[in-house]
Amino acid sequence: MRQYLDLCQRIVDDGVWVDNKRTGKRCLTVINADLTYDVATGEFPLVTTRKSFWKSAIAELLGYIRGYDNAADFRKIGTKTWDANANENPDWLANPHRKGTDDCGFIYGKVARNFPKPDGGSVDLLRQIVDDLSNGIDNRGEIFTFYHPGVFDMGCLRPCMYSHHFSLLGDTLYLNSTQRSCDVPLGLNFNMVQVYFFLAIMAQITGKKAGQAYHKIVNAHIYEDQLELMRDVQLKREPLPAPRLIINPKIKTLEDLETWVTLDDFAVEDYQHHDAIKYPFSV
Ligand SMILES: Nc1nc(=O)c2c([nH]1)NC[C@@H]1CN(c3ccc(C(=O)N[C@@H](CCC(=O)O)C(=O)O)cc3)CN21
Ligand SMILES: O=c1ccn([C@H]2C[C@H](O)[C@@H](COP(=O)(O)O)O2)c(=O)[nH]1
Repeated sequence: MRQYLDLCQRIVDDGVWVDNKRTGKRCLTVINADLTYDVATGEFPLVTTRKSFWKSAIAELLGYIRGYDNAADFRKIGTKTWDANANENPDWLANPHRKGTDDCGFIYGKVARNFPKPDGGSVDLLRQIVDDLSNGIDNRGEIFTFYHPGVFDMGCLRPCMYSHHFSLLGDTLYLNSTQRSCDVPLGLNFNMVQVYFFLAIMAQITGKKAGQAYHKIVNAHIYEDQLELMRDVQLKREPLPAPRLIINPKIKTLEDLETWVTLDDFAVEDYQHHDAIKYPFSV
């Protein structure tokens, strides 16, 4: 939690104003931040200086694991986070690749679970990684990547957290996640939960111990209409002790995640937090 608040404070103190064309807003921006989550000791990086909607974050990652490309599917598993990008971005609404209401096109898991090959066909990156890790193999390239510039014009948004690289040392699993662009008041609340959760659940389904997750952020920003709430409200609050994430131990395979798992299979224990803050969202 401290590392999150330190990054917020650093943006407020040292950030540089950058114009953003798509949203028409300015962002106070810093370049490069490195966050670490100790999944081994179970210190869940949930923001406590406001209420964080962690279930939405897990639902979003579950949707990426399943390869979803439709905001209605994301809503069904418990998150509305793709509604605005699927249905309110004028460029995407005018894009001939959009298949209709709620279509997100080629985003995240839709790309990575069907990664197109130049000679036709596709590769399921996650299936390969789960199989390797389950067999104790780390080929030094166990990379679940959503980044495919060839399909950027066929989706409503380029991936932000675009790469998850898993590594094994003995029977301990590590994760390095990379994010190119980060809305620190809104998106990062979710992204920290997702990086922690991804390592915890991958360790569980591959039969490994979870180690540390390392989260690299390149462009970290606060939109101009979020700054006052961050500087004058959230940063004035004292952080509270970290809660714990509980995952149903019956989840044992990738197929379990793809088929029967719901948000009822996850719980957060001892979540103490300050009041919710409603930050403006930019499409
Ligand atoms: N500008 C922007 N920021 C983002 O963080 C973001 C995007 N766009 N587009 C794609 C996804 C969608 N994400 C989102 C979308 C909405 C919330 C949001 O409204 N969060 C509220 C309420 C959450 C809830 O009720 O479930 C929050 O207070 O955290 C957060 C992340 C993260 N990503
Ligand atoms: O997981 C996510 C997804 C998105 N974001 C934020 C980062 C930016 O503010 C926007 C995306 O805009 P780009 O112009 O494509 O960079 O969404 C996030 O923080 N986390």
